Amino acid sequence: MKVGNLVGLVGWRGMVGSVLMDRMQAEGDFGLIEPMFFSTSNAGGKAPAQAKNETTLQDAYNLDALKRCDIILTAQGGDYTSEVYPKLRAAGWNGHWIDAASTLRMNDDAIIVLDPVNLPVIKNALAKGGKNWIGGNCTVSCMLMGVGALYKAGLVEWMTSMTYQAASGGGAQHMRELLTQFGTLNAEVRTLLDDPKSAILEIDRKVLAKQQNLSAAEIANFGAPLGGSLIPWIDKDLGDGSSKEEWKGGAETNKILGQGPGFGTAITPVDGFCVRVGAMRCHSQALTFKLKKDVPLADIEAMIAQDNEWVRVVPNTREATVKDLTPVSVTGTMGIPVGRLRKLAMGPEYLGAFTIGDQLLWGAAEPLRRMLRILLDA
Ligand SMILES: NC(=O)C1=CN([C@@H]2O[C@H](COP(=O)(O)OP(=O)(O)OC[C@H]3O[C@@H](n4cnc5c(N)ncnc54)[C@H](OP(=O)(O)O)[C@@H]3O)[C@@H](O)[C@H]2O)C=CC1
Ligand SMILES: N[C@@H](CC(=O)OP(=O)(O)O)C(=O)O
Repeated sequence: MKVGNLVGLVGWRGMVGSVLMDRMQAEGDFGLIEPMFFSTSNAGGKAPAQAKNETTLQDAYNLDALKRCDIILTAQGGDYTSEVYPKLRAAGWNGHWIDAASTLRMNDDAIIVLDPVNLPVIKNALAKGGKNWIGGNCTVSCMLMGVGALYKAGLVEWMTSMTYQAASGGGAQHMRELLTQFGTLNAEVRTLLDDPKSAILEIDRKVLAKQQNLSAAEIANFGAPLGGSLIPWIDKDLGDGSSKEEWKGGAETNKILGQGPGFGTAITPVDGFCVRVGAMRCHSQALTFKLKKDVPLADIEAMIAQDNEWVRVVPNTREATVKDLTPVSVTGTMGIPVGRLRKLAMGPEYLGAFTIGDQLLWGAAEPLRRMLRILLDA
């Protein structure tokens, strides 16, 4: 049955929501829908310029208003989903729920959407009446956009992922905190930096003293200094030595690919360490694969390069790497570079790779926007 086009937008002015709105605007999505804008803080206010007939902001907690929507697209966050989603379904709403938050991701009736990688999984669920479409963890989505080809070809025996995750993964306040820390550290040694004859160890000592004595307010979001440092733990402590972000790597990768016990197949082990670094909004990952067989590097490069229109193989040279395989070169783009591809010293089945993605684009907003289009085209 054709899906209606009254689309409720919740969380549209947040960081993920703003990137989503920009992408929807750029791709002409608003021409296909009747948007209804919701707010948790300003019901009755003026809806943004993309509004058509519904020019007033609706209360995002008003079930009757939400129930009018054929599709609800939310980037408001997990607390909102936990509060509203069960009540809405209990009230009999049978529309499509598209969500950036992780809350519903692992539910049996939810599909993690990343259509360039798992369109068959999405189509299959849609045909069976699926109604819950959840964006994947940013690190997982960016990784699969880069090296999904190797999984699709059934080549991966296992994979480890060592991540270098940007401040934006924590939200806007985390980005501000990182920049404030950089500013504080710079200010601490500015006069010494201005003097080319000053001793670098003196600068280093002063920076370290400042880092170790940042006030509670200066580390309120990360809980530790990040500027000039790193934090090798992201998300909750699962109590078994791993972080929740690390757990998502394996659980979500397999679910996106439609494999594991729920699908009657074996899982592919995926594990590693997730590390917060002082990048702004690109997540980077160093990957190690154990392949099921020795595949020539040129074939692997061709497979990856042909997988989708956004991935591109960066030649494994110093010059190309420092130019095209950095968060600074990728931020704000839809491109997913994969570089440093080489066979590792452990043997011909061991492949190394490094990949980067903008965690607000492919890592958050874009899979949701594309799912909206899939529903509208269904
Ligand atoms: N940050 C990330 O990297 C990722 C986040 N997500 C998911 O998306 C959710 C939203 O994340 P994110 O966009 O970072 O959250 P934000 O904090 O930027 O926005 C969330 C909501 O906060 C309200 N808000 C309050 N003050 C402001 C302000 N000054 N500017 C803008 N909005 C404000 C808005 O709601 P209102 O208009 O109703 O007041 C907004 O929709 C997360 O909780 C997570 O579940 C998913 C993947 C990645
Ligand atoms: N946890 C990610 C961001 C995020 O929102 O992840 P998730 O959508 O899985 O909660 C990070 O901090 O980089």
